[in-house]
Amino acid sequence: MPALKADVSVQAQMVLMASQLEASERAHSAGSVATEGLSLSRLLELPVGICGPLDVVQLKGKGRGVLAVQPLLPGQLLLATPPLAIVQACNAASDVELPPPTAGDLVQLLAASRLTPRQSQLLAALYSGEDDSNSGSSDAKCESGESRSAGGSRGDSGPRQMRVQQLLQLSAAADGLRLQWGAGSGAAASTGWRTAAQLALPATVRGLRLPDGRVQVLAPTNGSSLAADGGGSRQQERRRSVTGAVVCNCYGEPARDEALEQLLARRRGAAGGGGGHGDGGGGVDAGGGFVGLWADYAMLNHSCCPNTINWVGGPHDHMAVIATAPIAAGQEVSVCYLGRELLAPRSVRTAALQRSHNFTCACRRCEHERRLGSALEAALQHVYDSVNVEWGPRLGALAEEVQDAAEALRELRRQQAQAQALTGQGRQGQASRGLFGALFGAVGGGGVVAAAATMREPVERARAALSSLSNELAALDQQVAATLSDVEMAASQAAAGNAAAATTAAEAGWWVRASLYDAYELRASIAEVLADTARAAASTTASAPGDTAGAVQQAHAALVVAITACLQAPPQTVASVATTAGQTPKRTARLLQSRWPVAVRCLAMAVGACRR
Ligand SMILES: C[S@@+](CC[C@H](N)C(=O)[O-])C[C@H]1O[C@@H](n2cnc3c(N)ncnc32)[C@H](O)[C@@H]1O
Repeated sequence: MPALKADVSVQAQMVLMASQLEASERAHSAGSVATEGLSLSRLLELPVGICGPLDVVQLKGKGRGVLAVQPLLPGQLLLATPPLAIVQACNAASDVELPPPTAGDLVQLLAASRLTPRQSQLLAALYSGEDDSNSGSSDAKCESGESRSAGGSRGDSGPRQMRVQQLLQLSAAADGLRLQWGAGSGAAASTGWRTAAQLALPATVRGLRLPDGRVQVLAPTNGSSLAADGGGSRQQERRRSVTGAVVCNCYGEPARDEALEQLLARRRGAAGGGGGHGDGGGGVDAGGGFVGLWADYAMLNHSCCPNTINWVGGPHDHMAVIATAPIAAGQEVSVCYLGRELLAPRSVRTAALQRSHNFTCACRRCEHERRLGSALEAALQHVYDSVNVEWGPRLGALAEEVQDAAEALRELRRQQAQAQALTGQGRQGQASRGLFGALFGAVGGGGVVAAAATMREPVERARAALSSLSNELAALDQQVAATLSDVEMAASQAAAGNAAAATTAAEAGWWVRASLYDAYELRASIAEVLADTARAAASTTASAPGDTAGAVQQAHAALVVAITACLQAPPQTVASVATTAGQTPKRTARLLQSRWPVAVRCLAMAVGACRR
């Protein structure tokens, strides 16, 4: 298959071809929108797509893949396209947090929607897991592009080839389009972004996953639905390939990235653009999960040391892909399919990719880790397992205990202040409102006694657990340091005298460090929990003028006043006070029952003593 070269005559031809494409859907495309000089956040507000100087080709052992046509710099935007189809979660009506939408929800949406010929064509052109030209093998040259297969090989005909052609046309240059961001310097600055092209996009098939699990079609179009598409076996066949395409190519997040949304909104604000998230488009509510298909993004293969990052944002749910490393012309542009497991050692990543996409990655990082040898691989795996299988759950339980203790300390602080006020009121109340005022003051004081007692236990437990954990953490630290130094030594021996191998080893070394990230994060969260508890403890002692012991003494004193008053009062008065206490508003009653059991017991004793 011929690769697109970015010379001017080809560009002009391609622009012409692109402009002829899909005239019926042009209204929705970027054709009439000038994007020159727009910032990324403004661009994302438009229902247009942008594709940088990229090329879709066949790669040995991977099926299709995307290559850079020109050198790219870190920070450059490579792709920003709205989805072909997306299902968002509708959690609004439910208090319960619902699971994020799944690939199955997306299949449901596509089956229930009426697709235009263009949408069907794009869907059919996605890899559906049925073509063995995509099966990964250890000889696949993942990031070099040098293993691009010759034209006419398996997988180069039919709808997939059509798709490649289409992408080539759509990725063609639109001269004069200059995007503000990632201008870079040198060759890329003078040529790179002038070749970015606006894409003629199909409208998005949009759905909402309702709390009861059904998928509601939000943006149906006027084509034919799967259900209407022929009878029995043909329909079944189409559904099977749609399911395959969704499973192999969908991208989802369990929650909307709120920080990103805020950042984009701030940038929009700074640029003078009005309109929050969701304006004029179907952007999902911040916080809601989603799953979707982005046809151009779906051409990108995976690498465990990807040279891009990607995210979904803006009112039209653009998928943005940005370079994170210099990418040479002809080098493969890669993304990561793994999420958090990108930080795991090779065995975990391999198993995850087999499970989700049924291929074995042979990227530089995987190869480097494989060459480290089984002993070092096992050491990395051991650190990963001890953090994720053993330490993580233990820390989770411990953090809850310690946080309970911190919460109890804060509550105690609040009650100390309240008790002081109530005790004062109680003393006055005895004079002005008689027994009720005195009892109320006593209850307040008794609360502090109770809170002090309930708080002491979790604090003590947490303290003991933390001291045993700190010994074990020291052991883990040693293990991490020893593993890293062994890995680095093995890498430098392997790379000795070979500059290219040394660069790969240095890069892979960073990833090995990254694969210990969970261990560092665990340390950091322990430190956070400790600091939080220390802050709560400090504010408690500092805030109580008479400290905890003083407050407890005051409470006792108030209780004695109350009991004495009860003993001296006529039985009817005591009975009416008890009734009044029982009729206090719900919140007070709850407090009396749950938080202040000591005070309630004292009150009962006092009332009982009066009755005798
Ligand atoms: C989203 S598609 C990527 C584009 C795909 N190669 C195509 O031809 O349409 C995902 C599929 O590509 C293949 N693939 C992706 N990354 C790969 C890699 N690093 N090595 C081998 N195969 C890969 C797998 O078959 C995977 O299921």
